[in-house]
Amino acid sequence: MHEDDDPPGDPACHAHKIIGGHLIDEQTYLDVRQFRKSERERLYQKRRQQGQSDRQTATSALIARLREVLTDRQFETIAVYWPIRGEPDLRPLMTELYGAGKKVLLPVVLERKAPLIFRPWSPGCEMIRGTWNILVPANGPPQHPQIVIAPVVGIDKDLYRLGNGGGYYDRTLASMNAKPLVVGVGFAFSQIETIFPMAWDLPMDMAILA
Ligand SMILES: Nc1nc2c(c(=O)[nH]1)N(C=O)[C@@H](CNc1ccc(C(=O)N[C@@H](CCC(=O)O)C(=O)O)cc1)CN2
Ligand SMILES: Nc1ncnc2c1ncn2[C@@H]1O[C@H](COP(=O)(O)OP(=O)(O)OP(=O)(O)O)[C@@H](O)[C@H]1O
Repeated sequence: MHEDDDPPGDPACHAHKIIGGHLIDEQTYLDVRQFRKSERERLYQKRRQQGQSDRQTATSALIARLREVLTDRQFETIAVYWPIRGEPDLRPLMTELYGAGKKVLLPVVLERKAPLIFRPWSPGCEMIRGTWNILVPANGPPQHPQIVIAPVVGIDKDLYRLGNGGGYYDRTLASMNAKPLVVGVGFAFSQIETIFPMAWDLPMDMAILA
């Protein structure tokens, strides 16, 4: 047999990656990554174009809808997020939930490319800057959220989430035995047709857009 019959660079010899235990075709991976990157840029731009008063109106509507969804649900722990990059600011709701006796948690990147941990937050608690300069509670024991409110950059018709590109929520949910209820929140323009879901992507349970 001639070595030239199947040169190592031949496109027919499919290269693969293992992501979260899934075998992924390398070219598909690269194509999807490129698509998501440009889609994120487009959606960040939409956020920047959104006026202050539109954002406030939409955020109030989001909070009202979230309040409805959370009312009557049995839960003690809920993960929210500290807003960055024009994400809906749910801090008033966090304060409200805390006042109602819920344990409000915030995500913390302890280690790159690892699952997030969730630390308890309370109004005025000590916060420090973590990965991406995001403020996180300075200390407190990691806790398991029963509900996760996840900010979306984009969300598709099957409730797959396009986030900031770190893969953190997917990694975190994949690592949990008891799956929380995951509620994606964002602005109406975040609705997209598809994120081209890959084997590692986990759909959310519910979306609230305004
Ligand atoms: N408010 C808020 N907090 C949050 C999140 C969020 O989306 N919103 N996260 C939701 O997950 C986690 C942080 N997410 C992060 C996502 C990406 C990178 C990051 O380093 N991105 C690379 C690009 C990644 C790539 O393309 O490979 C970079 O900017 O260089 C860091 C943190 C936890 N806290
Ligand atoms: N369960 C997982 N295990 C290992 N790596 C993962 C997992 N999920 C995602 N990744 C890695 O993270 C990268 C980014 O994933 P993806 O595009 O889904 O990010 P995202 O959901 O937008 O980000 P984030 O959740 O941080 O906002 C993927 O290309 C993949 O390499």
